[in-house]
Amino acid sequence: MKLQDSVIAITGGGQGLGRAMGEYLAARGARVALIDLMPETLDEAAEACRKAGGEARTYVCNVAKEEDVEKTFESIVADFGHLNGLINNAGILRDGLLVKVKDGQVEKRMELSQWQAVIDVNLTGVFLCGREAATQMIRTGDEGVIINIASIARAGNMGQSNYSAAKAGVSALVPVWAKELARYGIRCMGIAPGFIETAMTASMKPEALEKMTAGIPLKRMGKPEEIASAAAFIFENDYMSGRMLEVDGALRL
Ligand SMILES: NC(=O)C1=CN([C@@H]2O[C@H](COP(=O)(O)OP(=O)(O)OC[C@H]3O[C@@H](n4cnc5c(N)ncnc54)[C@H](O)[C@@H]3O)[C@@H](O)[C@H]2O)C=CC1
Ligand SMILES: CC(C)c1ccc(C(=O)O)c(O)c1O
Repeated sequence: MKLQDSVIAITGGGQGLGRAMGEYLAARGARVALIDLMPETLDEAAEACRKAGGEARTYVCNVAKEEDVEKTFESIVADFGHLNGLINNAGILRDGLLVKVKDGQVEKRMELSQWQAVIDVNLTGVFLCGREAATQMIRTGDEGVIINIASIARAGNMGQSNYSAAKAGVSALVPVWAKELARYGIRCMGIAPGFIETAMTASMKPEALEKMTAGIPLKRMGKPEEIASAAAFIFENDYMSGRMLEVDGALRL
């Protein structure tokens, strides 16, 4: 698929990796539909995409809400006339141990609400947006690509029962959708990033950062543009489907 003039929706497009992918793809001629909960960051991100050289529109939407998602994807197709790509990127963290022993007593540490919040956004949100994007791509007769952003934590990371389960889930959806949607000209791929430089990591103490990067074989965190270039590679390579790209500096948890 050529990026030039392709219409690509990006969830969580208001900041972080979503914004970086929007700017990268817009600079290469894509028309981006940025989806996020936060209207202020969405506006800034859209302006950055336009400065990078592409068209950008914004959609305030909670990806965990079916009605929001349906309306958003209908609006995207009404505004742009097509839909060629979706990056399922929106995600949240609510870390915690499963249980902990304190003063000889076992305590439940991960609340059901913590579990459910992450599953709702990181797994159900991906299902809802993937289903809606595929529906619109098939209706408009557009060939398309769906990319699910997972994480190295999909292999199982301590303190992340909720997050690891959701990321393993979105990774499992990749071959399912690749098989089911190939007949409609839709490919599906996943990207599993390792630690990537973000506003959150930029605010960490230097000692903590050093300790974290020491465990990464390439001895540094990834850059948001390195995830964006992986997404562009997937869009442009028409024989890639049903697989995960691991962009993690060779780290294994
Ligand atoms: N930053 C990192 O080192 C890594 C990030 N990832 C994944 O990459 C993705 C992006 O991560 P970051 O950019 O770091 O996160 P971030 O927190 O900077 O950005 C996430 C965006 O998603 C939006 N969002 C959250 N809940 C939403 C909802 N219900 N509906 C719509 N939008 C919602 C937020 O408003 C925010 O703009 C996530 O899926 C994350 O799990 C994976 C591995 C490493
Ligand atoms: C555990 C992995 C590498 C990780 C680290 C940090 C974030 C973040 O700040 O959002 C993630 O989403 C991760 O998956």
